[in-house]
Amino acid sequence: MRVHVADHPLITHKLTVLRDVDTPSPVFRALVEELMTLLAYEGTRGVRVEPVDIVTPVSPARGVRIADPKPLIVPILRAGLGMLDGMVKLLPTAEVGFLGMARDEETLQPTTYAERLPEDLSDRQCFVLDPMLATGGSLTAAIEFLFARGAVDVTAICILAAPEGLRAVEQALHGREVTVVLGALDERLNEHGYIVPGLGDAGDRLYGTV
Ligand SMILES: O=P(O)(O)OC[C@H]1O[C@H](OP(=O)(O)OP(=O)(O)O)[C@H](O)[C@@H]1O
Ligand SMILES: O=c1cc[nH]c(=O)[nH]1
Ligand SMILES: [Mg+2]
Repeated sequence: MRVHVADHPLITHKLTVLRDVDTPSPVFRALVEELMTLLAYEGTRGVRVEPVDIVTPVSPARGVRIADPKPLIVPILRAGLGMLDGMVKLLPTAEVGFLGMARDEETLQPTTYAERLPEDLSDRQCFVLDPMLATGGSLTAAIEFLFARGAVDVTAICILAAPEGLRAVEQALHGREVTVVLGALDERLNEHGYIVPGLGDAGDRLYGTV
């Protein structure tokens, strides 16, 4: 598993406001989208491109364009939905699939309650979006879902992760290659499975408690 922690003062600045308990929901949403554009830049370093010939006003030139089949972006509902617009801004031709997952707050086990993904992912570059990688259960389940559909090229983009969760995802992968891009790697999990210092419940802060 390749792990890349984005190291940029703008990301750290925006993360600091995001973490603040006094940051209201509208500001929180806007910050998640802004952070996502910065993390998408890091996360798409390996995006597949193909050569293309164009003509500038001065001369012919060779460039690149995003290769077919287009990348697939997979936000994990709910909280991952807050990251989608920021990602689509950088990859406007990408397709979007959805995975709905909820973690039981007692057992910390995830259940999948919704899925809308292509049947065959064997030739698709997949970008999974979830702001929080806590115990790693949800991300592991999401990656397993994509692997079961044939995916071999998976990048996960998370705003925060706990070291315990990263280790758990890596163990569950059994050597299969996945890239994880993070805004920050936090200290630990607390006894309730929350990331410390973290930012609280990302879904609730984005959309309110349901
Ligand atoms: O690493 P884990 O221990 O599995 O925890 C992380 C998961 O918890 C949160 O979702 P939640 O289940 O709260 O759903 P929500 O997005 O609807 O709030 C978060 O968005 C991740 O999906
Ligand atoms: O800290 C955490 C852990 C899981 N889910 C969240 O939204 N926050
Ligand atoms: Mg939640």
